[in-house]
Amino acid sequence: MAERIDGEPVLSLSEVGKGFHGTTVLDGISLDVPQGQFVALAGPSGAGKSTLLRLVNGMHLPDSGTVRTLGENPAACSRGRLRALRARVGFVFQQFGLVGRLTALENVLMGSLASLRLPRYGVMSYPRAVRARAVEQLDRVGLAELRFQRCDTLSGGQQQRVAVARTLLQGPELILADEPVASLDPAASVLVLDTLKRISAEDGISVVCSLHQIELALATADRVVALRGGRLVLDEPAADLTADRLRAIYDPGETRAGQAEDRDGQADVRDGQAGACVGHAEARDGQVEARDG
Ligand SMILES: Nc1ncnc2c1ncn2[C@@H]1O[C@H](COP(=O)(O)OP(=O)(O)OP(=O)(O)O)[C@@H](O)[C@H]1O
Repeated sequence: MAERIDGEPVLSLSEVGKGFHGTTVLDGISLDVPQGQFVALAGPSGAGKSTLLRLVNGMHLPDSGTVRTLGENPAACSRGRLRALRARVGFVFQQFGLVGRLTALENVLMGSLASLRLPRYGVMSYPRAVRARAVEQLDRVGLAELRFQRCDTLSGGQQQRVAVARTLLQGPELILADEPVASLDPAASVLVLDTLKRISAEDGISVVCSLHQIELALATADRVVALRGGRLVLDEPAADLTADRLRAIYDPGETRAGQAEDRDGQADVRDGQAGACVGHAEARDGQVEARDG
């Protein structure tokens, strides 16, 4: 297992391109994420946000350019190494990915399965130390008291926090969150994002989180990266951005202007990005995501 060398970004994309069935979805994306940074990934529907997140943990492989995640190039990993890499990368989904008929604690315990290897049935089949850590993670997301409650009886916001606790039990060095609050009400959205942000700060875990809610992105993230039409069009500290500027990314008029710019060969905002190596990876598309839960 390759280790990240000191100071190396947790995540580094260099001139990454990806398409499906002849249609370009991501084009020339370069992005470095240092340890502990909370990055909001914004952009209109279809801009390529989910595709980018999937490239990071090797669910998709780039057609051009290089992805380095925690010091590894997913495209160059054997199956075993890719599995090991994915164990170091937590993934939080919009739809939680929990087993509804199981309790919160049982769902969190599933976050340890990659390291335990053997299948487990019921809470008591997990080692005592793992059970203690699972309760600890539930406590961190404010749900220790509900640990014996079935997940399908929890609110959406509570379920998403269970999903975060499950990811934490995995001991991730990087968390990818794909629209984690898209199906939650505003209050629950704030609570989930605040929880993720606090844990990112406490544990020094980088988070890359796709979000449509402009105000939430600005309030939560250290940095906002926006995609439009598969291009990286904005990359700035959240503190330097206004809601209006970010909202403009979603404006169809802006999209047309952006496309015109692109045709002129003028790359948009790509500050602070590394551009070292360019590699090539075979496509291994169509890989499903639920494995990482
Ligand atoms: N496995 C796939 N096969 C074919 N096309 C795909 C595949 N995955 C994504 N796409 C296409 O790539 C484009 C970008 O999709 P993606 O899900 O990355 O966008 P997004 O920015 O996350 O959108 P949303 O905000 O709606 O989730 C879309 O046109 C989508 O249909």
